[in-house]
Amino acid sequence: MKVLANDGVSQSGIDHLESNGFEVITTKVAQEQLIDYLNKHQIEVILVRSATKVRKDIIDACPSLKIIGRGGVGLDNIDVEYAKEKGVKVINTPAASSASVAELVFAHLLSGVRFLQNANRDMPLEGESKFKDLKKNYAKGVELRGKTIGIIGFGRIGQATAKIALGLGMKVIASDGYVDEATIELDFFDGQKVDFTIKTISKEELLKNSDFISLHVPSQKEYVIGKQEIEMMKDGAGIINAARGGVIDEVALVEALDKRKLSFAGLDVFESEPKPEIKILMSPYISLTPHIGGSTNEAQDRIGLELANQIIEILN
Ligand SMILES: O=C(O)[C@H](O)COP(=O)(O)O
Repeated sequence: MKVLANDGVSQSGIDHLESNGFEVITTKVAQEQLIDYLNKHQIEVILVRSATKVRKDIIDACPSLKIIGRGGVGLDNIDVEYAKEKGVKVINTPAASSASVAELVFAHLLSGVRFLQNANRDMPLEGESKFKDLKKNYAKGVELRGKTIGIIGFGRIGQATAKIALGLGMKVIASDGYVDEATIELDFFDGQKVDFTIKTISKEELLKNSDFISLHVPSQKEYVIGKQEIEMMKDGAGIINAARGGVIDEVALVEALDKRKLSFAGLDVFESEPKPEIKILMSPYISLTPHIGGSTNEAQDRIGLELANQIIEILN
């Protein structure tokens, strides 16, 4: 059986599939050539991340396709319902990358409160006075400890974010249309465990009371954070989006940053992905990464193995 991993897959996943008799092809096929390639090579399983789109046209035109595997969480690049109607199984790995995404949230958060995104770039080669100026420019950092983080979307990644926040001594509040409460288990190096139960509150209450906000919601039609929501936020708050581009209104965000209503933003995803708008790229108040929340060796290893296990189970 042939598997095309069009956006790549970990070696652990390849090894597991191959040792179970699958042929794994890791050639990157351009979107517009996919139908021809899948048919020519009689591919039964296509594995993708967020780059390759598997829409109706591919599902209709490729009768050999039995499984569409998404290495990661978001299924917005796949016509899931249509695939199901046509008897094509869609699988993903909803838990494998939670810790990695949550850690990236804190990379952005720490960058925001200590100005790393600019300080790195501004470090002078020499000149004592330039160092002094820089020290002054970046002198007003703030600690995360004791501050309140508001987590919008309290599923797996939101809860993984809460876990790190609690470890740092932050207060955690959360809102979610579907989750009433969640128990976060903190495990310590000596085997001790402490449970924290967090009850969700309304989005409005969260917006008003958070020093920092982190978004963990799927892609949706309306902005989760628009002009109105930004108005409700505390003056000087920071915001992180490692969820999906389009959940924050970027025009309203840049305006709020320029007016210093908000102090910083950390964005791993953009409305105009893969390329952020120029106003986002140029803002000194935004820390940027190119959609790499799930891109750690550990997460990708787990993803590859989990996909391989699911494929083997379904097709055997
Ligand atoms: O939905 C996801 O899992 C993340 O957005 C990761 O996307 P990626 O696999 O393209 O990095």
